[in-house]
Amino acid sequence: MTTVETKPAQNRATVRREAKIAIVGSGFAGLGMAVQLRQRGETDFVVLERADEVGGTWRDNTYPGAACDVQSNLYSFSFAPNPDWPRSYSEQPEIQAYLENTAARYGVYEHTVFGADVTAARWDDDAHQWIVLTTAGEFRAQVLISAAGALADPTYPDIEGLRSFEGELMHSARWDDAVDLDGKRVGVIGTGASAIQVVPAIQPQVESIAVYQRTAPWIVPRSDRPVKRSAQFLYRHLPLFQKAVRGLLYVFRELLVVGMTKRRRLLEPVQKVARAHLQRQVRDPKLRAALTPNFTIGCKRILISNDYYPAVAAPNAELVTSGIAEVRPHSVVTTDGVERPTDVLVLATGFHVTDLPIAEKIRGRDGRTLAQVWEDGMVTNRSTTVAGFPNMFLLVGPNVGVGHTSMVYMIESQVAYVDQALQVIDGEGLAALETTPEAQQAYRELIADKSKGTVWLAGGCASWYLDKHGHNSTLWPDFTFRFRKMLSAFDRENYVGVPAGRELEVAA
Ligand SMILES: Cc1cc2nc3c(=O)[nH]c(=O)nc-3n(C[C@H](O)[C@H](O)[C@H](O)COP(=O)(O)OP(=O)(O)OC[C@H]3O[C@@H](n4cnc5c(N)ncnc54)[C@H](O)[C@@H]3O)c2cc1C
Repeated sequence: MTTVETKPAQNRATVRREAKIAIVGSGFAGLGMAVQLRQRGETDFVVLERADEVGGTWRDNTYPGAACDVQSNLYSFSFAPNPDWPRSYSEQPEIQAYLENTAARYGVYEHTVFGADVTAARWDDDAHQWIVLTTAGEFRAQVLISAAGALADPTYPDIEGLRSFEGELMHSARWDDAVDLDGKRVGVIGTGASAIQVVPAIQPQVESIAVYQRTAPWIVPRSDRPVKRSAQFLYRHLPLFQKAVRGLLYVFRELLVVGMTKRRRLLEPVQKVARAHLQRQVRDPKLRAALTPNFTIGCKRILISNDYYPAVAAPNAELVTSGIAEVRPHSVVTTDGVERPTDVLVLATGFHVTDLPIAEKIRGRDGRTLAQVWEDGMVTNRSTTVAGFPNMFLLVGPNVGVGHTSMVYMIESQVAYVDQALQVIDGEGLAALETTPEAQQAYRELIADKSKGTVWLAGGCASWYLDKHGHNSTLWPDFTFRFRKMLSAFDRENYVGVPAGRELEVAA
């Protein structure tokens, strides 16, 4: 049996190249899954991570100002509360440290192979195994769990001349600390969640900053503050207190769902708060008008910031609303003919969300990739399994996204579901377990039904929540507790199991 060494010296170990379970990715989802397996006593698994550290989103997004926009007490694992969060909304370094700490504490490092970029995964129907090709060699596993992230691969805009730019060019999710911004003329393309964090963080340092805006986002105040020592003391000594705070935050954030999915008029007070925030922070009526969104709040992700508007209104900043016509070696030219000399260009242009790169790499029973199967839209059973892809599970797959509350809640719901499925495979001695097309169709209808009338479809915006057909294939369109409830008991009736030594008989 061949083996491969895991990396960090403190947990050096050897991982078998043939394991029962292969997990792709070590962000919140991959880590959560690995910890669940360890806690159940399952150690026959490997985590394949293309980078050289765990953390996913929080390892990769190191741009100045990067922080979570859901309070840390909620945006953390339920099994690993952290009494030491320094602020209510922690910054990237603290979240990354928390994830590394969790990986070390729960023994995940010794299962993780870094530098293992999964380039292809193919189901071998004879051996009932996944053959996983990576840049660190081949792995085989009975079960493949993809935790490759929905916001893991940056998108680069298709702008004429972008490649000819001779200044410093970087995506916000691939920040280069070596780039000196002092006294530079900077352009930031995009005004989404990352842009509104990075713009105020760098604006005081640069000579000038041009923010290229296609659509203005709705922004509400951010109630961020340092966590008092007394609160940290209570969290440390009374874990139930921290749990109660977490519960309250959860309930408060869930209430937003009512407005987004059922009673859009309930979003009006939120929109009023956002409008008042803009009015308070931006005096210039022309700039204010340019910063006012033209869609209902909630249609796109609601952003939180206290310093974005002041940064854009600063004397060295300019909000550019004309489209970008082309990028030249040392400037950006807009459709109104204005050319702005630029030393550094920051692309805060988001991620491949509805066209997940991992979907192009995983091939099912009939040799087609997930991307090919999903040509007409991403379909799954309960956001987690796909007909034709035996023993494969997707964490943070289609319709798991939540714009208003913590993704970790959704991840933990899915992890518990997948773990039940794994126990069914073991308990029934199955070689393979595969969901049915009927279950998938029923789930598709459920999502379509729940999405009807939601602000994401009816709010008058074009958001990355919707796929190229205009379908909601990213967000869970209901209360998150209903998602958890749906996944709390494994729906064995929606699966076909193949006893070891037999062929799978499933309708195509
Ligand atoms: C800047 C930013 C801020 C955010 N803030 C919040 C927030 O406040 N609250 C919230 O709920 N959510 C937030 N999110 C969403 C966030 O992505 C999720 O909360 C969560 O971190 C996702 O975890 P994940 O494990 O699913 O994916 P990721 O964290 O993206 O991890 C995926 C991992 O898979 C690896 N990988 C991908 N492809 C391969 C491959 N082919 N082979 C091997 N490894 C691979 C990646 O390297 C990565 O380590 C934010 C996202 C961003 C980008």
